[in-house]
Amino acid sequence: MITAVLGAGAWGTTFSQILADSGCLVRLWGRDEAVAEQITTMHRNDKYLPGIRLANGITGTTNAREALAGAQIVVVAIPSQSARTVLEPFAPYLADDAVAVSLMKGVELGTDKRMSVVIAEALGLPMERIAVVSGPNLAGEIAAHQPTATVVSSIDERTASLVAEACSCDYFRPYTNPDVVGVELCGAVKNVIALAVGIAQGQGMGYNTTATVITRGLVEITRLGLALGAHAETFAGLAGMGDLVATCASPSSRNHTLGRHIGQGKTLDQAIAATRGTAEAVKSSRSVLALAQSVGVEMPITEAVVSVLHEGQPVTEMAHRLLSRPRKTEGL
Ligand SMILES: NC(=O)c1ccc[n+]([C@@H]2O[C@H](COP(=O)([O-])OP(=O)(O)OC[C@H]3O[C@@H](n4cnc5c(N)ncnc54)[C@H](O)[C@@H]3O)[C@@H](O)[C@H]2O)c1
Ligand SMILES: O=P(O)(O)OC[C@H](O)CO
Repeated sequence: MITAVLGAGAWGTTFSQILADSGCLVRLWGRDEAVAEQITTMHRNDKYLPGIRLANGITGTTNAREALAGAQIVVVAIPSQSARTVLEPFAPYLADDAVAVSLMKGVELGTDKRMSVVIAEALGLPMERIAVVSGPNLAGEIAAHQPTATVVSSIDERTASLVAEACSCDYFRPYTNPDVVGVELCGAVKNVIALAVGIAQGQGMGYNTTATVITRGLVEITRLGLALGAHAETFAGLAGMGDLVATCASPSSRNHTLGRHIGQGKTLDQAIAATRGTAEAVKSSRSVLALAQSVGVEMPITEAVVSVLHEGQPVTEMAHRLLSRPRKTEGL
């Protein structure tokens, strides 16, 4: 099967490797000519995936028409806030039967829309031809062929099955799930929670604090998801608890890393500069909070992250802010 991956960063390149190892031909589109040429001629992407030899079935390109020609699956791995602008010019080149797949874990600022909705609008596709892939999927570990599972979600079972078959190999196991809203929200909000865990750890706090933030973070994700129509079971699954644990535990998570820098006293600009790659929660924390407020859902950890990153609240006040709230019963 011919596939296209848009975005030649860490995850786009790693997912291309998964597709190639699952038997697909892959055209990997990026905006950087040198990266595309290195992918095609040397089978490497030193900028985003140093030390990894890429499969011969992956070709790099900077040409949109060339990337999409005959591609039955078009995968999008661009930072969420750029997705709409980057994707719109691709629409005329999409094959008639193509399906699009979001690998992105964010919520669009300004519209508060999930990435599957942004893709549908930008490419002019019905939701039946959109899937989302999300789970405990740190690119570096998968590029090293460490086994992991994921969730492929679409409202159309045929789309989910097509995508799951295309990305199924001996180190990557996809499960399908029709709950697109839940799967996508889990991916976007866990980044905010991982950033909060990073802040706590950067301040020298230990496992009790980490476990508290993860557990109450899962409550926030679940509360928002249920208010927006997600299924309760999704939150205990790979896209929910699975990805939350991976991202909060791993020092290689960019969201976690950025939070640690903030906890250690860096400014936001210094923390962004010290973190390699895209930390989606920097911007999505604000859109997630706006989305929660639009449906009347309380998200105190997310609120505290927004307040520290974007409203000038000293990071040293974060714990007091969260613990001084009125006591309540534990449930949702
Ligand atoms: N890295 C991971 O482990 C991982 C895993 C799962 C999901 N994701 C998600 O995948 C998405 C992409 O993450 P990543 O890790 O590949 O990011 P990255 O920072 O490694 O790479 C981003 C890529 O997008 C490109 N890009 C940025 N702005 C662009 C623009 N305006 N036009 C064209 N290209 C642009 C960059 O050049 C780069 O190639 C994010 O939403 C992230 O949350 C990442
Ligand atoms: O590096 P992060 O923080 O973007 O996390 C990567 C993946 O989303 C983990 O599943």
